[in-house]
Amino acid sequence: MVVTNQFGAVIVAAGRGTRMGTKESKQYLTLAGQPIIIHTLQTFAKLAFISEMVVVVGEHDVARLQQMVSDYQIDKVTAVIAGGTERQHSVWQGIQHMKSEWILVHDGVRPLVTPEAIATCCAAAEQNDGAAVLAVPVKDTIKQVNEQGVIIATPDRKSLWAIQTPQAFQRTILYAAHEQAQKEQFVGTDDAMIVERMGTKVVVAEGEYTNIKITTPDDLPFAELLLQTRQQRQEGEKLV
Ligand SMILES: Nc1ccn([C@@H]2O[C@H](COP(=O)(O)OP(=O)(O)OP(=O)(O)O)[C@@H](O)[C@H]2O)c(=O)n1
Ligand SMILES: C[C@](O)(CO)[C@H](O)COP(=O)(O)O
Repeated sequence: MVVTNQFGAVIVAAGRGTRMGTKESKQYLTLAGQPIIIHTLQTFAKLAFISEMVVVVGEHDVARLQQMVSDYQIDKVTAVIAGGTERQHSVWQGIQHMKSEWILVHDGVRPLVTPEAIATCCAAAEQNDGAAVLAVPVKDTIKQVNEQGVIIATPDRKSLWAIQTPQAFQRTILYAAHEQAQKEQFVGTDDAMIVERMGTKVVVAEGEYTNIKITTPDDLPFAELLLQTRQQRQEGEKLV
C-alpha cells in the first residue's frame, strides 16, 4: 500500500480504563514485557510516513509519559499533553498541537495494530477525499434490543462493520468537524462520527480482526497470545 503524504499521529491515552478495573490505568499495564502504550508508540514511530506524534495522557501522567518516551527512545514524539473528560476532548487537544496536513487518530490501547493496516488506512484517506477509518466486517448477527430486552430489529449484517482506529483525515476536515462539535457540545464515540455529521464522506478501509482495543481483563491474555504468535511467525520467517 503506497502512502504519498507525511502523516502526524495523535495517540490518545488519557482514559481511566474503568472497564479494566485495575488501579493502574490500562495503557500502562505490561504486555509482553513492556507497557501497552509503548507497543503502540513503537509501531507508529518506525513508519517512514509518520513525521510527528502527539501523545495525549491524563494530566498527572504527562511527566511520566515523557520519561517513558525518553527511556524507550521513541523518536518523533513532538508533544505529550493532557487530555480531556471524554475521548473526543482528548483528540481535540491533540489536533491543536499538530502541524501535519494529514492526521491519524489512534487509541493508545490498540497496541496490536500493524504497519500494514496503518498504511492501508492512510492510503484509503488519500484516495477518497481525505477521510478513512479502519474497520472489519462484523462476524456475528447483531440485534437492536429495547430497554425490556426485546429484540426490535436485525440489521442486515452485510452493511455492518466494527470500527477501529487509526482513523485518517486531512487536517482541514478533522479540525473543522471537531471545532463544530466543541461549539455544539456534541460528543461522539469516534472521530468518523464527528466528521460524518458535517455531511462529509468517510470510507472504511478493511483492517485486521487482531487490532483489538484492550478494554476488559479478558483482552490481556488474548493480546499476549496474539503477540507471541506474531513473534514466533517472524522468527520462523527469519530462519527460512
Ligand atoms: N477522556 C479520555 C477517554 C479515553 N481516552 C482514550 O481513548 C482510547 C479508547 O478509549 P477506551 O478504551 O474506552 O478507554 P477508557 O476510557 O480508558 O476506558 P473505559 O471506558 O473503560 O473507562 C483509549 O486509548 C483511552 O486512553 C482518552 O484519551 N481520553
Ligand atoms: C474509537 C473506537 O476505538 C472505535 O472502536 C472506540 O469507539 C473508542 O472506544 P470508547 O469506549 O468509545 O472510548
